[in-house]
Amino acid sequence: MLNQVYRLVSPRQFEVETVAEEVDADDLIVRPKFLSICHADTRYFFGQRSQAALRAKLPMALIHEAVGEVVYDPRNEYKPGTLVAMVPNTPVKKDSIIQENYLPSSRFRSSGYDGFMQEYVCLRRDRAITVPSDFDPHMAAFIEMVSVGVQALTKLESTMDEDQRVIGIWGDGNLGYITATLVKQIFPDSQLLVFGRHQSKLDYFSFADKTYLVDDIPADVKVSQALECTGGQGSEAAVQQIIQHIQPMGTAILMGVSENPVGIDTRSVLAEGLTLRGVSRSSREDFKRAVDILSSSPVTRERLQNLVGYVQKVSSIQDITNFFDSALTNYWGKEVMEWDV
Ligand SMILES: NC(=O)C1=CN([C@@H]2O[C@H](COP(=O)(O)OP(=O)(O)OC[C@H]3O[C@@H](n4cnc5c(N)ncnc54)[C@H](OP(=O)(O)O)[C@@H]3O)[C@@H](O)[C@H]2O)C=CC1
Ligand SMILES: O=C(CO)[C@H](O)[C@H](O)COP(=O)(O)O
Ligand SMILES: [Zn+2]
Repeated sequence: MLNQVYRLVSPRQFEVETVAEEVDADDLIVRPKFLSICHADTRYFFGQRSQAALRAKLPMALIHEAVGEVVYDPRNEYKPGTLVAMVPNTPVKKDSIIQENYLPSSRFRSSGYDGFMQEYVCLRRDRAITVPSDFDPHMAAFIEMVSVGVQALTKLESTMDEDQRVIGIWGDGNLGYITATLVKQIFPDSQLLVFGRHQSKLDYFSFADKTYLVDDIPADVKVSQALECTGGQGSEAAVQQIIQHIQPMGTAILMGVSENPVGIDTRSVLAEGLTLRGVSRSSREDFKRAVDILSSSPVTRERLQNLVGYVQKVSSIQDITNFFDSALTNYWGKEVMEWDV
């Protein structure tokens, strides 16, 4: 099959390449429909990674948050037109200990492998998750980010001590908001505290028990467990505040991506017996749990609807470039492309 792949060849420069794809019985052919931008994509688009990283990764199709319609299934198990969420991580090896999203051999689309900005995606069939018909497709476009929140809270469940009284989230943006909605489902009896830098963003977290501006946290505020959802230069201050406000023997899940090393007050980590656990990407199981949680919780789907920030049809490379540029000034919510290229 000849396929048009829209690759970022250098910062802000997309080009279309014709690629010959081998399709076998284990694959599906999916037409991307709605694609959602992640900060990982904008770091490549704006050249906000080291020259070495850009040289290693580009050219590459961006986007790893997307839903699409099945157009061809060699096994006829999927009806044409079925909307599926596409799992960007493709494991090529199995490991009895290391999960698929941490296996170095796994292929993650839009990080060394072509992402979903393609005319058609040749998708291994175990990488497709059917989207229930009562899901809004614009919200469904970022199910991948919801699956990362599931991965984080699943790891918290398996790492934390018994203290479930107070869950703290640092980060008042997309990832913090998604993770906060999931905390209400996975830890329904816990108090949810959210710590952010913008009151106008914290106001969206109406379902949290309390929100705090990070420059105005009372010294006696304590959380049992914490999740860092900031990234960039904000991570260092967030981790430091988590260390200051977490109970001894608490667990902090680290999710924010920084291009530079982050300083950590290890003396306090030792003294308080803290656990820091890094979480990245997600697995098919996380996607399935994310869809199950959303299916059983209309209120969570409604909350996530608040994160659909900006939807725009794109029909040309210029439209795509303009869309990515607009992401720079988009203040709240996810940017979703209606893929018409
Ligand atoms: N681990 C994974 O697999 C994944 C990681 N990520 C990463 O997570 C990070 C967040 O992504 P996303 O939510 O989309 O980004 P957003 O920019 O939407 O949200 C981050 C928010 O955190 C705020 N912030 C910055 N510093 C602090 C602080 N010290 N305490 C509290 N809040 C702070 C930011 O404010 P301001 O803008 O003023 O700095 C911003 O409002 C990124 O690095 C992204 O790459 C995303 C998806 C998956
Ligand atoms: O956003 C993410 C997952 O949803 C990850 O942070 C992203 O995949 C990291 O990739 P890279 O190392 O290329 O920045
Ligand atoms: Zn991402």
